[in-house]
Amino acid sequence: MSSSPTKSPKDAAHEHALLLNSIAEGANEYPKPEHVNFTYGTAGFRTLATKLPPVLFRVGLLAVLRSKRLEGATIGVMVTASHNPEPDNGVKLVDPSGEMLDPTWEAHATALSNCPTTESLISTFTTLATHLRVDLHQPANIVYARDTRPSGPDLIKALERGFSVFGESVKLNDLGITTTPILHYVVKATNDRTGEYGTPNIKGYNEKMSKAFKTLIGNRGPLAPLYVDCANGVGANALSDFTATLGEILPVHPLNTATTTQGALNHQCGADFVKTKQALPPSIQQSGVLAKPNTRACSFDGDADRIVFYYQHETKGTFRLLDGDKIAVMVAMFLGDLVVKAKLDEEHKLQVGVVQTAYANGSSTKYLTSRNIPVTCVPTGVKHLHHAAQRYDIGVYFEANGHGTVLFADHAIKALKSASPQSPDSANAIKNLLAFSELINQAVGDALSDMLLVEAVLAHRGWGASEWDAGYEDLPNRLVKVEVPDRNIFVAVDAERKLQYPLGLQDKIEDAMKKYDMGRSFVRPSGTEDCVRVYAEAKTTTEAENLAIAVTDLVKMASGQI
Ligand SMILES: CC(=O)N[C@H]1[C@@H](OP(=O)(O)O)O[C@H](CO)[C@@H](O)[C@@H]1O
Ligand SMILES: [Mg+2]
Repeated sequence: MSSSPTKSPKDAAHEHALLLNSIAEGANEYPKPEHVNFTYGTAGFRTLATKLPPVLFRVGLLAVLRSKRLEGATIGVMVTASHNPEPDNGVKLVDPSGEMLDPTWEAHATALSNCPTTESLISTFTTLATHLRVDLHQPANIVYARDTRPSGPDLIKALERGFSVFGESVKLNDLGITTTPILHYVVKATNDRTGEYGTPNIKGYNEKMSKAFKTLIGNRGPLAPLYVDCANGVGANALSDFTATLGEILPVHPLNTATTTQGALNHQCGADFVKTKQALPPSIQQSGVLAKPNTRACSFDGDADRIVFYYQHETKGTFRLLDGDKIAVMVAMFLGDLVVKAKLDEEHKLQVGVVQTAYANGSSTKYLTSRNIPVTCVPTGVKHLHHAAQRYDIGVYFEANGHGTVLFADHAIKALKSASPQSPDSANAIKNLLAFSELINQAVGDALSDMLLVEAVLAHRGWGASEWDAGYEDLPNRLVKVEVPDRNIFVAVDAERKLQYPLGLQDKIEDAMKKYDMGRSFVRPSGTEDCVRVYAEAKTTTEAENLAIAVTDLVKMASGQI
């Protein structure tokens, strides 16, 4: 820690003692419960909300440390447990670029949260500040928000208590109740000194997207009606604010908007429900709104950073899912076509690539590679996808569950802005590519922005849901959650497509795969829940199910359960 040049060493020491004293007072109000071990995982801290107040207090301290370390750059804090049940909650930090917290700081978050006593918290805080070379005299800037969970206000209070120990050196921007992607947007826009990314508030977010969407739709609107399941969460508020800005071009019908009804959040609705059950939310089934052929609906998750689409088969009336893979494929193909039409000169040629995880349906990967679209497979977790997508000129990334976005590299934007179009067609393609780069959230997956992205592509293609769906047929698949005594004995490698440990298990999984036509299966320990996940796909539903059962048995055997 270096001290400010204007202060005498004695004053600085006194100030430091006051700070530690203030931390101690706060820590005493939020003691860590015994026998609980907190981990900052893929999605930050996430568990039963009642356990979280001491974690929020400590996250408050860490957010300020991170901002001070980065000379006052704005850090984001989001209080949400996304698609989890309503009694859960969580918290995650957002770095100045709008991306997830730098992974090296995840361990610091875990360390602070697990300090058992006030004394150990003070000592860990001091060690961190010293080792990380944080100048505590620097200012700090924090933007924070929460989803609609009833536990939110108490957790925000604990978080603010953490901020308050630093007194007036911390400037706060409380966004109140909003979506995770809006928080990421505001962080990114606040730190963008050029002001080009957008105005750093919710209104700025709505205006930016609305302008880009209007440019893309042109005189193609009004579009066909779209039913939006808001999971009874914060997406309902964001959607109603946005549609007020957008006007008539997209007739949106919000469903499951009961944000204040106890127990309603994510219950029998939302993106995770639809993806895992591969079925309509019962409320939508009963309402009959999808009975009219080709009517599209989509579901957000609880903090509106995931989206999946669906419709009912025209003649059979069966449920058809258009998940993250279907979105990635359609968007990558469309942007690829626009790049060709843009006819940029040789040195500015742009490549569109796709990033997936092992959970991507095998048919989607095959479809893309057979059309010469490069595909990268990375481990589960948005940060892995995001970083891999940054390596393409235009990187499309989606998890199968509907979390994803499209990243435009700075040099790609520059090339598009400085291109001299060879024809009205190429000028139009360039204009549209730039409008897509404005429409799509460049910080993180965003249900609202992705919804508009899909609608804009469908409008340009002149497609309905069934034309979109026609590209490829998903292989039937199963995802099984297996509870095991110790998931740490399972170690996955090769972008989680293979198991290195327990020794010998991978060979057995591969033997099982060989028994089924187009069989593919893999096993990995979950990063967010205490379980192991088994994924299986094969040519028919029965084969996929049988492969999943066989591999589940192998997992149980390897962990001594059968
Ligand atoms: C199969 C699956 O959907 N896994 C999810 C889930 O991770 P697990 O590590 O599988 O628990 O939660 C992550 C965070 O939300 C999300 O990124 C990921 O896609
Ligand atoms: Mg989410």
